[in-house]
Amino acid sequence: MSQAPPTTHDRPPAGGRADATDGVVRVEHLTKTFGAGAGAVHAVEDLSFEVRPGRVTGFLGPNGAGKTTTLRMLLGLVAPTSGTATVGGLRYDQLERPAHVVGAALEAASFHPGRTARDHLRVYAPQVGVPDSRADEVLALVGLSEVAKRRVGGFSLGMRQRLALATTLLGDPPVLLLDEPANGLDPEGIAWLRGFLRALAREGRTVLVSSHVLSEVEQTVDDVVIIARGRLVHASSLPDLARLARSRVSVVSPDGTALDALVAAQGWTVGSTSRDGDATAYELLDVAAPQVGAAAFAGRVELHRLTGHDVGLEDLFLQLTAAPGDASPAQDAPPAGASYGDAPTTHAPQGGER
Ligand SMILES: Nc1ncnc2c1ncn2[C@@H]1O[C@H](COP(=O)(O)OP(=O)(O)OP(=O)(O)O)[C@@H](O)[C@H]1O
Repeated sequence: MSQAPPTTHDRPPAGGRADATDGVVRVEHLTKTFGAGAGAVHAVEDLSFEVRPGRVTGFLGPNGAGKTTTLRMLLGLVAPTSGTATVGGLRYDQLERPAHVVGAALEAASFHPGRTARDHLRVYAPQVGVPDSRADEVLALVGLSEVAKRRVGGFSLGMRQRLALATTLLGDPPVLLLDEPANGLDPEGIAWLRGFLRALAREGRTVLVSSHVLSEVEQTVDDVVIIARGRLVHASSLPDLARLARSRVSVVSPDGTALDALVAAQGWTVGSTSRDGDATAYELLDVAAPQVGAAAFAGRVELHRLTGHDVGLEDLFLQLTAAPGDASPAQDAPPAGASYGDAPTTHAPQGGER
């Protein structure tokens, strides 16, 4: 991770605290097309979502989905083709003291290998408008105090990630935008990062963390914004997403009337039903195949098919982000955007620039 904002956009120190901001990150009809004509790349297309303070939000999508481009537009590093990306209602270039509003760490680390961790931060401190002593404060926050005087060239990837985080925190910003911060971390590093991000959110900060793997952030995030091919495919709280990943059973009986009675008597949740003459097929939710089989056997209901499916969160994520026509590893999962429960699913808007 390298830190984007302090280098090019900061104004001289002005004193006082951060710009007034409600900490809401808002992306509205954001579109970015690189190039033109046949070779144009539609990196982001008509993307809208909101990220709230006091929560960790996972910004998820497969490689090339448009996550980094979106973050770069939020940071004023890439100009949108159309639409807006704002923090607290302001574009990045409208922020008076951006490093006191948004801390960002993008892409792979790039530190001067000969500098110590403390010196690295002291180079940025004046640009952010904070005293040198802030360097030691942020090193302590990320647990690097003991290596403050060591050269960054000898740092492990995990230590570099911590140093990148420390840099984003120099200006004590209420909003953090972190691009794949868990990349390359070992399990211990991931556990540390998880606790750290959760603590930042508990302080009331807005924390947006991108990842191409849901499982990597599953235990960290409160909300998810999932994109694929530049478009929104789902935005909700994590529990609402998890509700879509329910266990399901497909069952078919040649005696539809008997199966109807059994389903009603058992009170199973019905996902869908289809009929073909006397035969009836049910898709049942939140029930396991052995349970259905046992009840059918006890009720003397003849079955011609009984199949159970456990749709895990990761399977659901792959299903939601699969390209149309892709063989999905979760073929029996609900189709992208389908709501088998009451989870609020945001559909990618159709149309837009192409
Ligand atoms: N400067 C650029 N010029 C041309 N195409 C670009 C540029 N930046 C990004 N792209 C393309 O835009 C698309 C989205 O890329 P982006 O890096 O935003 O995706 P991502 O979701 O961050 O992927 P990853 O997880 O691999 O980082 C990709 O097809 C990428 O090749």
